[in-house]
Amino acid sequence: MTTPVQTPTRHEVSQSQEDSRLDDHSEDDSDVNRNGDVDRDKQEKLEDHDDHYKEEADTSYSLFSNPPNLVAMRRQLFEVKDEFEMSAQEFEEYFPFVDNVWRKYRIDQKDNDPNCETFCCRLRPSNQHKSSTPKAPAEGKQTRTKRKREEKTCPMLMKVTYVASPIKKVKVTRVTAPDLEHSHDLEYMDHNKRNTAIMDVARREAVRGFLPGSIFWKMQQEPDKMDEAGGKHMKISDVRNVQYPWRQQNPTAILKAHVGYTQQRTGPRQPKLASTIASASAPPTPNNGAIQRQIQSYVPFPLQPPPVAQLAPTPLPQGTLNYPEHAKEFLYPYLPHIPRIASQSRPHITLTWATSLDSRVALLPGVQTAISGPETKAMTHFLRSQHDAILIGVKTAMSDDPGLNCRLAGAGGFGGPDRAMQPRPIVIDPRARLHIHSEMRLLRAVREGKAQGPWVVVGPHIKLQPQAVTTLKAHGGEFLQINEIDPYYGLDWEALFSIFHREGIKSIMVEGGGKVLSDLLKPRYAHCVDSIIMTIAPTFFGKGGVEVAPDTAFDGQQPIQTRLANVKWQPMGQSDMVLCGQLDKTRTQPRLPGVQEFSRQPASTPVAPQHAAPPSVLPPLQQHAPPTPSQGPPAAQHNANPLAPQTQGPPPLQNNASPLPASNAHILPAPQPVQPPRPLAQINGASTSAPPGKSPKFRHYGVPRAS
Ligand SMILES: NC(=O)C1=CN([C@@H]2O[C@H](COP(=O)(O)OP(=O)(O)OC[C@H]3O[C@@H](n4cnc5c(N)ncnc54)[C@H](O)[C@@H]3O)[C@@H](O)[C@H]2O)C=CC1
Ligand SMILES: Nc1nc(O)c(N)c(N[C@@H]2O[C@H](COP(=O)(O)O)[C@@H](O)[C@H]2O)n1
Repeated sequence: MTTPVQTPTRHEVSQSQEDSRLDDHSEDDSDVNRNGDVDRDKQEKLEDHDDHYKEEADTSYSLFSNPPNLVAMRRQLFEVKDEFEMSAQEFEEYFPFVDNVWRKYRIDQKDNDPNCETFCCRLRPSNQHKSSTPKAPAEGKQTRTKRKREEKTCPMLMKVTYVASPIKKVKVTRVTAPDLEHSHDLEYMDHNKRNTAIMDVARREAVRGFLPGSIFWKMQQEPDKMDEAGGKHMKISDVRNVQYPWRQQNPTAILKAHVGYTQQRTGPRQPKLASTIASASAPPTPNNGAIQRQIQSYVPFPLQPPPVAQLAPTPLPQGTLNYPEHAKEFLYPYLPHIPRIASQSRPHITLTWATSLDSRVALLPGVQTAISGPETKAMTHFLRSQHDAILIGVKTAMSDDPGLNCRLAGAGGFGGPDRAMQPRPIVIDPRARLHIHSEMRLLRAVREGKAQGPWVVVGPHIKLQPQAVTTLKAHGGEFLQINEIDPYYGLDWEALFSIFHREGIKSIMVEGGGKVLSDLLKPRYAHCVDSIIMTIAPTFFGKGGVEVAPDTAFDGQQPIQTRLANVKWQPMGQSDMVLCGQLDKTRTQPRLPGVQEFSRQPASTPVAPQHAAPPSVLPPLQQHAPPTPSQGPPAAQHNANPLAPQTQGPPPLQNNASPLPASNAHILPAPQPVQPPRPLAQINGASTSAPPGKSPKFRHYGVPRAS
């Protein structure tokens, strides 16, 4: 029986995208006026309220142009229950949607009818002899590790006969017996292999320079169309693969995002650890680097540098750092943990910086200021090894010319294998002000094999210097053009983090500077932040310094504070204090609760803990008293006097002097005993040790208990 297929006219896709309007944004970068005063407010207004952020390219078009009755047609072409006819044009239109089911079946030359093509199910055991040597990968491609599929076989065959008539037609006939069915359903094939049509949808966007994550997200905006086209099981790695040849041919293209890309993922397609790891064998795209790092940070957690014996025998570069095992433990509760971040739809965010006592990160804008001592500097590099990316604002990049790599022994370029433990540097540069040149430390470190290529995030419609694009790309870096705009100010953090997450970055260490940190500490963004690890040095920089302080926010009439929970204080090195905490997302207090609640306590009642650690997340709080003024070192700025006497107080965590000589840099310092949890110090400086077994009398904010 022959059933003619009725196919209404195909929808037309409206694909329009405005060409980006390109503006020149050259400007004076100075933050200090002629009198040397810091005119920060004026400068902020100038740069953050520009209209060009608000221009967006139109990416509201549909990606799909599915032919009509696609679900029914796919089913019919899958089952081939009865013989049917369709125009040759229709067949050519629908067949790409089922070519993940059928492949051409070679038959003997003598039976070959030029008007007839036979197809067999892809699960039919091949009648061709298969070479036992695997095919060499195409030039420039990595060998792909194919997952072994569940063994299934299927005997189905179909025949397509071209019939010459006024309109060219095809007759589709089942070759196998009428009672023989596929041994599987259509979804099974969709799960195992993507059809050409759905891959073409991705390819069309890929060659327009969109980020793979953005393309995948945009496809998911029309889940019905995606599913009817057979794309239910599509993965972001499919999009990366389809873009790979184009990326090879267009090494300087700038990847961009669709408007709205930052919305939460729809559908059940959350990246799973297993699939992320599987996709690491895909061709090397910029995202793969992040995935490779992700695997590094997933598998051996807590991450241990390779044993000394495995390190390359060549001398380690000068400046190689060590951070001893015994000093890692107190940091673990604040670091990205595999099970937790694997199930999150956003990256783990750690804010980490070094500050003066007056909350300044630099003596003046544009002046790089060493605050951390050698031990806390080594800690920073250990933290870098634990994150997929390090993020800074463009002014930090401009003033510090940082390396933003991990210089611990065992990291790539420091005795370890290729770029191991090296995070991806990310610079937030909405107006592309950073001068990209091959001598900048970020790029020199890449050339020396000591860093990953940096990503520079620019706003929409920014004119990029072709030379900058070429140079960055040549170093494995990328410009990422992001559309999402925070109505108050500039690029939207939540949106950015969501984009990074989908590009494979599962943890980010935000290092600064003042503006970036202050911004993320605002109540409206603090929920994005997981941990804070800050180094406090006993020094004052004054009001002209670069400040970290969020704007005061109000809940109605009441000012609100951004408070930390699960806090630990750890003295380290000669005079630094490390403060670790987690953003307390459950509380916004109008007043300092410690002071208020203490004043309500009866004289003999110990102050109740402010923040009990959630039992499943953290070990019990461990608090360390800072050295008392009588015992501690002089409050000198770090490195001002390297010969200053050691503290007489409780020994803080010490690392070996740094930088280590190249010859012995890879030898870890002998572990020193970690200080046991100590009771707390009184604010007046007189140390009060609680007797063993008794709970401490005061909380860490140091309010003395009334006697
Ligand atoms: N002590 C420490 O640990 C650190 C100190 N620093 C110091 O901080 C200083 C630089 O800090 P700042 O001047 O505050 O600049 P910054 O490094 O925070 O960069 C600010 C710039 O980044 C861009 N930006 C950041 N967030 C944005 C958003 N949401 N939307 C749009 N644009 C955004 C803007 O162009 C803005 O002008 C340097 O002197 C550096 O040495 C930097 C990092 C760490
Ligand atoms: N931990 C820490 N302590 C200080 O005293 C600092 N000044 C900084 N600055 C940050 O580190 C970056 C420099 O990194 P490289 O050593 O060049 O890799 C600088 O740009 C700041 O982000 N950090």
